[in-house]
Amino acid sequence: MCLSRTELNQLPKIELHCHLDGSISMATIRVLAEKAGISIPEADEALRLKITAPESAESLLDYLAPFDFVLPMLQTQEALELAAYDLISQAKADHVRYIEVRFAPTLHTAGGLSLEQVVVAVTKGLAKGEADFAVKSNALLCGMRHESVATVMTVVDLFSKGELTHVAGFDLAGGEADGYVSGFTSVLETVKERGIPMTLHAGECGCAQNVMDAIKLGATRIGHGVAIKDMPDKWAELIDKKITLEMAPTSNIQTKAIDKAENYPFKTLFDAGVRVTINTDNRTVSDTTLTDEYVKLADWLGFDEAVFRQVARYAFEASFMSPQQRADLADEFIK
Ligand SMILES: O=c1[nH]cnc2c1ncn2[C@@H]1O[C@H](CO)[C@@H](O)[C@H]1O
Ligand SMILES: [Zn+2]
Repeated sequence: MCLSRTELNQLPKIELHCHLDGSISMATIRVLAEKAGISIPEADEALRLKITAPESAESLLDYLAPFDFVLPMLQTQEALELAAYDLISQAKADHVRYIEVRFAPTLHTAGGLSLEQVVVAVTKGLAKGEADFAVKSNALLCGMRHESVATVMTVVDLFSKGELTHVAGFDLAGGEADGYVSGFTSVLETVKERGIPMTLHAGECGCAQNVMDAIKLGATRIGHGVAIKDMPDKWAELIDKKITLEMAPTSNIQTKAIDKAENYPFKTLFDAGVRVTINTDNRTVSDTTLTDEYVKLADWLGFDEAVFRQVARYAFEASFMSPQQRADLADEFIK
């Protein structure tokens, strides 16, 4: 029997892939714009057009356009803390019990903040959110794929700063070129040597080889990874290595990583035994919630509760939680 929206909403969830800058509610964007002295459209409908992916998006790059609108509002510690807190309140509404919030520290230094100050502000907002909403979280730090290796290394070096807490893993984000991973070999080798957990965006541009390259250089999780549908001969390797795919149905269709719902490879991969998880990617840019993503998959694929519980277990196992966080949540996700 199909689960209702309410039942899907109530299921305990873990979200591994959610961008801070793509997930700020409209109400908070208004507050941040006011604080930054940036004028934005008064009508919600007009503002929505600026902060959501264009319906005409033909590619990942088109999808990323709204980030340019919101980033100027995220250049102070106060703004970053408010944004992180706002995101945790949204996670609460989805019955998310643990979330990994990712962002690129280098995109928040235009107002003079240091990379450390950026991270401190976000994790402060996450901690306040946990205190008020009982949603646990960690931050993931992204290097941007258009940045130089030296710049991305400055992000990797943040993991060695003892004073930062709740910083759980490293990612590479932004526009994706075929074969991009090899350009970051030296950085990724350092990430691996230092024992920093790694999830990399790969396979959003129809380039399945990027997924395999990312795994080879140490990623245990892949952001999206949907292009791997085209390489069924590699699925056994993913299963064997317990690689987890962070899939995001709405985003994957908006970026044209997948052409239409009927071709969404979630069920095929799940049935084959690949560890797939459900994520929003960007709540605001994709105009979605994690409950919406669950509803979509239930509608498209007829999944029952057992499937959603298994998927949440995969997310629990692949998460970059601390031992304490893992112990606190084990009963809810490992039955
Ligand atoms: O689906 C995605 N693929 C690749 N990059 C993305 C995606 N969503 C957001 N970002 C990029 O990650 C940065 C840090 O959060 C955002 O500014 C955006 O440029
Ligand atoms: Zn993403």
